[in-house]
Amino acid sequence: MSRNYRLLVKNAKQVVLICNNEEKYLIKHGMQNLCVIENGSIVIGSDGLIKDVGPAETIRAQYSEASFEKVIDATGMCVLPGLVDAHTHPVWAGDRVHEFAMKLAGATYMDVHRAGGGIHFTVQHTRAAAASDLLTSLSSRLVRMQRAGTTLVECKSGYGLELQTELKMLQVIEEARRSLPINISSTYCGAHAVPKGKTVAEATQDILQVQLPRLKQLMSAGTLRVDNIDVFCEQGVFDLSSTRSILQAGKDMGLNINFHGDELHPMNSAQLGAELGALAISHLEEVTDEGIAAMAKARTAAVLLPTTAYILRCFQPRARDMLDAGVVVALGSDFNPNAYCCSMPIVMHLACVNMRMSMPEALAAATINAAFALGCSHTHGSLEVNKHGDLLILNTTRWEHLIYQLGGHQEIIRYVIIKGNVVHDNDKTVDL
Ligand SMILES: N=CN[C@@H](CCC(=O)O)C(=O)O
Ligand SMILES: [Zn+2]
Repeated sequence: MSRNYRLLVKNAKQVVLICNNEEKYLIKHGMQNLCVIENGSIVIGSDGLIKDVGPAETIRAQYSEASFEKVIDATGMCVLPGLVDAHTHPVWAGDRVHEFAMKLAGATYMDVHRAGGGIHFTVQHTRAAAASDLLTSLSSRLVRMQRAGTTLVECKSGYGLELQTELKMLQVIEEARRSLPINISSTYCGAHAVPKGKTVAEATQDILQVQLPRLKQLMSAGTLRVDNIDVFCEQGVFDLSSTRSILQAGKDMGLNINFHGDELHPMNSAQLGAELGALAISHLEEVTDEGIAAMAKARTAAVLLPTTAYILRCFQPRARDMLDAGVVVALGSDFNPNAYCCSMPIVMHLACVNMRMSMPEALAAATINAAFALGCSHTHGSLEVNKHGDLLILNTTRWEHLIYQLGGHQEIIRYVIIKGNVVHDNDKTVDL
């Protein structure tokens, strides 16, 4: 072969494909038995897509005449797909370190929320912030996530709760999508809380009659891309019936349903999501057996967020019950001012220790299944031909070190690569 390619990563001790049969997601035993090539190489084309992956000897023979813009000798190293973070709130101003202190002293999430803190505190600061400042802080958070191995991330609005600020947040996300290499799935979350001074009914009407119609116009004009619709379905926030009408309206506009459900109280959110054809539901700490069965049947992904239960000291989601029932289990960092975590390797570690997932299950949940939860598993989440050349190269001979070494990802991740371009090289002090 005498063609030109962007990148060859050769002689890796392990290449973790995750799967190799165009699976859209993995469940049950599929999550336990990941596809791994010992002594492998991978070729990324000049379009940034994977052209070949296989045993190092085979690739060497087949590509002996080819030229590569860059060659990385990964002898003694591991190659994995880039991690996918299926749930974040990364656009905001004003941190909440003072609330962390309150929670450590015993206040619950809803105590803080009802006292006007929590989401309301962040809404006040985000409404007042300039878009340029929001973009600067978003960009540095995304670079931090990227250094920790995330190459596809879901980003929500939801700290505006009125048209102007929700649009400002979505436009900032759009700008980041255009200017940064990391892949972004954008979510409208105007129903993240009921704004002060409004009832649930009034807030729902504002979303249905003001916010969604404007969003639809901007999307049709091609000035804004939004992929998903989200609602915080919770006691004291949006009830089941308002959640239903907002999600259905979003679906009618072509958005994927991907919402917060059954987090602090059992709300039958899982059953609602399954009925509406939701792509994913997040949290699910309080999901019922019926909810789990409904999600398994509908193939609605469960996006589990181990940082929430950890920080709020509340119930862990029933990951084992969901895995045994055949639910598509995915993971997210839930990065937000309440849970300041940019690291999917830490999230996987917490999922293993606190939610009793195995390391292969956690990796499948943070790659192919998280991509499925975002409607992107045909292009992301595994190292298969024609998918994006998004990968990590680890300084270790076994991939499990990425999870095992709690907080060790900064030393372990040598390269982060997006579409065949090195976007982070740990040997250099700056990001490329
Ligand atoms: N539960 C609702 N939303 C976020 C928290 C957002 C916030 O506290 O600012 C979550 O997923 O944990
Ligand atoms: Zn959230």
